[in-house]
Amino acid sequence: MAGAHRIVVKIGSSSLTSASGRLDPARPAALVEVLAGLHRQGKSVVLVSSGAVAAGLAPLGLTARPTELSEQQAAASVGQGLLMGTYGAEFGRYGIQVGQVLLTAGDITRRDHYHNARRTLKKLMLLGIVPVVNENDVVATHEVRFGDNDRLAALVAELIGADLLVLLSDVEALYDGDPLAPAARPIAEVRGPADLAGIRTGTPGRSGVGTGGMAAKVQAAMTAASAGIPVVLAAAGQAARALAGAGTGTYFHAAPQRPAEQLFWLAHATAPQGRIVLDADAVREVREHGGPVVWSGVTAVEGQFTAGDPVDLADGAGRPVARGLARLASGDLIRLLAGFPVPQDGPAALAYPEVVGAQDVALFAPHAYAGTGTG
Ligand SMILES: Nc1ncnc2c1ncn2[C@@H]1O[C@H](COP(=O)(O)OP(=O)(O)O)[C@@H](O)[C@H]1O
Ligand SMILES: N[C@@H](CCC(=O)OP(=O)(O)O)C(=O)O
Repeated sequence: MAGAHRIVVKIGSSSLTSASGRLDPARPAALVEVLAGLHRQGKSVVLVSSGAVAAGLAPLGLTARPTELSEQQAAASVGQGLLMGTYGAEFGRYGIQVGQVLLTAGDITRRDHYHNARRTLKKLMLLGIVPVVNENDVVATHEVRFGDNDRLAALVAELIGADLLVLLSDVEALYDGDPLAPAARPIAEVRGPADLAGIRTGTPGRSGVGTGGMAAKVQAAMTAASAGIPVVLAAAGQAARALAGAGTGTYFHAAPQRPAEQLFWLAHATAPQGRIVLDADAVREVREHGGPVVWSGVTAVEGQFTAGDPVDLADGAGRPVARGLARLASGDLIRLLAGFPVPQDGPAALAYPEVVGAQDVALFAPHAYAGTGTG
């Protein structure tokens, strides 16, 4: 860990707020002191910070995180500015500039935008500026959003080729159950999905301002680890120790090999536009050889997608096995399956038996983690 050079640090709302749920300026200040130390050592740091909604509560006269979307957006609009003001001032004390990077889900799920975001982040790092990333909550809706900043942090870590992801929260580590239960035990290391068997992860903690909960953190940690990036999950107050590799928190070992970037993006960053259901032989072909999927192995087509869209490849029970890029639009595929003749002037791909090419298939891990809501 001490040898990591490109580091993504994510801090949750619960670690930036006081007991009343309001932004507590002392907390970002403490984190910035640690990150400035890394910057001084010549390391590149990207900060993914939640807290926009929490920071907007007091100015809007709210006492708790609003449930209505437009109110959340209004709070985020006010709070994000305050948050950046705080980070700008705190990093400024160490002579470090910050750059605000607000991302929407489409900036990651669309391939061209993905490259665009990468270019900007890399340029900022090259200039010695610390990018401060958050979801663009002002325009994010329930349907179109990352879901939580833990996932966003894992995607950003892959995007910039990080060699360490640190997830900071208000809890010291991943526990095998509700951390407040007397019998709960911290987990020091996770080497793979088997180490997560039986672990119970609940929804957000008692702060009332977090959104994803521990399940989101574990999912994000496994996503980053599968991309070859080690992850430390620790308490925000232990950030310095966690970054120094002092053995605090939970360490998620990275997969030995980084998957091809395009396949990681496909599996973790895209949103499926539909589903292609496969027969048993086709499922085996995908699982054992990674495809291709030929149209004779397709039993059903669900949703509406166009050629080039990401789709889930499912088995007969509807379980997603992999994600792939469809070569045909759903309408053309349905016509092909119904035995209609291939139109002479139709897309060239119609004459081709592959529905998804082998180079466009990203397999899902059988089980990411055994998280179940405990509240
Ligand atoms: N198995 C578990 N191990 C650790 N924390 C857990 C677990 N299950 C639920 N939690 C809760 O998850 C909370 C952290 O999630 P959240 O409130 O979303 O934090 P953040 O704002 O940092 O993203 C902790 O405060 C803890 O109460
Ligand atoms: N983007 C939102 C936070 C979303 C989120 O994931 O929050 P958290 O669970 O505290 O990391 C905000 O800035 O308020």
